[in-house]
Amino acid sequence: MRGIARYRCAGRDHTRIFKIIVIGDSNVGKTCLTFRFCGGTFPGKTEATIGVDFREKTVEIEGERIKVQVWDTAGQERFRKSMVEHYYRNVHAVVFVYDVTKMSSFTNLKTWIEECNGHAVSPLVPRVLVGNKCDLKDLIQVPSSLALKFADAHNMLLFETSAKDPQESQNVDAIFMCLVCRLKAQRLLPCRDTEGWPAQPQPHCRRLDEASGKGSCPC
Ligand SMILES: Nc1nc2c(ncn2[C@@H]2O[C@H](COP(=O)(O)OP(=O)(O)OP(=O)(O)O)[C@@H](O)[C@H]2O)c(=O)[nH]1
Ligand SMILES: [Mg+2]
Repeated sequence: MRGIARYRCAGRDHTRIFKIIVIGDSNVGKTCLTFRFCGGTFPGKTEATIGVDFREKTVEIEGERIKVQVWDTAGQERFRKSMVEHYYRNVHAVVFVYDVTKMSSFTNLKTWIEECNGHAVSPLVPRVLVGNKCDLKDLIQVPSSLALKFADAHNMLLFETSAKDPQESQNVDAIFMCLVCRLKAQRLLPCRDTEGWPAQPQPHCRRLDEASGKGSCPC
C-alpha cells in the first residue's frame, strides 16, 4: 500500500489545501469548467453565479493527498462586487478564462489581470489562461496564435479546451493538476486547515460537491 504524505501543523496532521480561483467574463464557462473538474460532468443548465460557488476535489500526487478548493467566481459585476476581496485573500493559484467564440471575453482579460494585480496577488502565485468552448469549431473568434502571444506576455500557460466535450475532460483536469503540481513543488507553501473557507454557508456562497481523484503531474 502506498503511504500518504501529510504535513504537520501545530502538532496536528493535515492534508494541504490549495485555493484556486477561476476568473473571467460572465458566460465564458467558469462554472462548467469547475463542474467538469470536480464532478466529472457537464451541467445541463447553469445560471449566472452569484458571489461564489465552492467546489472541491481531493487529488493524490506522488503519494500526497491534496485538497483542491476551487472558487467558481461570478463574472457579472453586480454579483461579485461584495465578494472580490474574499476571492483574492490567501489565493494559491488563478485560472483566467475566456470564451474562444467571443473576442470581447479575450480583450477583457487585461481588466481581470489588473484586478488580480490590484489585490496584491504575489507574482509567485501561478496563473494559467484557459480558452473554453473549443467544441464550437465554426464559431471561433480568438486565434490560438493570438492567445499564445498573450499568455507568453503574461507568463502564463495556455490551455484551449471545452468543458462540454467529454473527450476534453483530461485537458480540463490538466489545467488544475498542472497548478497543483506547481504548488506542490513550492515546498514552503504552508498547509492550511479551513482558513479562507467559510465555516458556515454565507449568502451567495454555496459549497456544492466533492469528488476524489488520483493523478500524476501533467506538466
Ligand atoms: N458549447 C459549449 N458551451 C459551453 C461550454 N462551457 C460552458 N458552456 C455554456 O456557456 C454558458 C455559460 O456557462 P457558465 O459556466 O454558466 O458560465 P460562467 O462563466 O460561470 O458565467 P457567470 O457565472 O455568469 O460568470 C452555459 O450555457 C453553458 O452551457 C463549452 O465548453 N462548450
Ligand atoms: Mg458561473
